[in-house]
Amino acid sequence: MTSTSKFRIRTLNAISGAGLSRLPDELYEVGGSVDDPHALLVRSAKLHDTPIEDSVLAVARAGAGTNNIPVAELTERGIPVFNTPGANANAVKELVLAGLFIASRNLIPAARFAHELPGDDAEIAQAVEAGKKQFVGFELPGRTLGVIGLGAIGVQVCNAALGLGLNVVGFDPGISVDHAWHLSAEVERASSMEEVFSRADILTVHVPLLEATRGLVSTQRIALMKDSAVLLNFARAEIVDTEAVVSALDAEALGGYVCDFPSTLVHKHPKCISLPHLGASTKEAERNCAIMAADSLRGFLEDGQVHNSVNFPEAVMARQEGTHRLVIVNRNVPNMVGQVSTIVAQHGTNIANLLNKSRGELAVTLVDVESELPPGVLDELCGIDGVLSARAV
Ligand SMILES: NC(=O)C1=CN([C@@H]2O[C@H](COP(=O)(O)OP(=O)(O)OC[C@H]3O[C@@H](n4cnc5c(N)ncnc54)[C@H](O)[C@@H]3O)[C@@H](O)[C@H]2O)C=CC1
Ligand SMILES: O=C(O)C(=O)COP(=O)(O)O
Repeated sequence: MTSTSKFRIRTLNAISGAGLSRLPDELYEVGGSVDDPHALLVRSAKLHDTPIEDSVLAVARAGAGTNNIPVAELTERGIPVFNTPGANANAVKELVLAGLFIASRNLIPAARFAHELPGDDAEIAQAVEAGKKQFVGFELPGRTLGVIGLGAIGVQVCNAALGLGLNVVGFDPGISVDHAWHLSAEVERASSMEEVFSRADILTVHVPLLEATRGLVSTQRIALMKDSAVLLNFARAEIVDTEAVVSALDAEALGGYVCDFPSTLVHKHPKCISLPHLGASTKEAERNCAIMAADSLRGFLEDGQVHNSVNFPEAVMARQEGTHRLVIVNRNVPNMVGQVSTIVAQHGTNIANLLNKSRGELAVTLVDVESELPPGVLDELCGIDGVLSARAV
């Protein structure tokens, strides 16, 4: 980028200033009304129905879930989507623990009762004694917490719950080595999802919203749960069949539902508590997510580096003084590197360093050359069948 042409980033949600300050004014124009953006930076803004301009090179989600982003369509267009793994996991874990206590001690109706007590202090004291028995709760030690999804959040919830004296049984057929490493050995790994549903006194879900997880908490699985069990959902509304939950609550076949997603079905139900999607709303998480997302965008826009992408391969190559970098996004088909190197060689320069990484149908090729190439070379590279984009950075 020259001093007159900056990278333009359009923000579609309020992004923590700590992250925005990673995008220096001399290189970046950032804001909600930026035209022809090179990148979009969002939290939960839904992008499915928003046209994404051809100028967009990358999309970053300052957060974990990318179900608000049309990832498949962007992959097809050769546009990377970044998220911020683990950056808000502690914030969500803390709210899940709050959810446990809210449910086990009936805290929301109890606080509402206390708040609405009429009369003077003596009358209030009397009403407290008369009324508090309706809020008798239960203690956590010795009870079983079931955790579906042992990723960044699930692992932290498991480990914290052990500290509260809960027995913890978890299920995740795809747990990563990194997360497994952090999971306490005291967490029992169930052999099936159904086992977790039937054993849990409290069940919490921490999976992404995918076609495979939509409605994961279904009528059939709720039927396996204890009548007194409490369900916690701080993942996504659509992972739970809310109508099935409400039916089970009404039939006294489920004890309670605490979630982070208000809806007409849950927000008036006496056995449901919903919070306004607060899982990641701490100063610390907002900061962590914004910094990671901004850094990923910088890395890709300025150097073609790919770090923390949900659809692109990890591609990180240090830059060497005096070299010029080409960033090529291509379909993962044979002989791409051969064709790219031939074009570069035809322009009489040597390749100083080259990285080619693939993931699924896509690949990223970073080529550092010893002398600057004429602009026309990018058109030649784009002309290779299977190349989706080529730029010099
Ligand atoms: N309420 C809020 O504000 C927040 C909600 N979230 C939600 O929580 C989700 C999880 O977040 P992280 O733990 O950071 O993600 P993560 O990617 O670290 O972990 C997700 C885990 O779910 C597992 N999984 C996927 N499908 C599964 C299945 N069918 N059964 C069992 N396990 C399955 C994966 O193997 C992975 O280990 C996010 O995708 C997002 O939807 C995340 C952050 C904040
Ligand atoms: O990180 C996630 O997946 C979240 O759900 C957080 O959403 P938010 O950034 O608070 O709108």
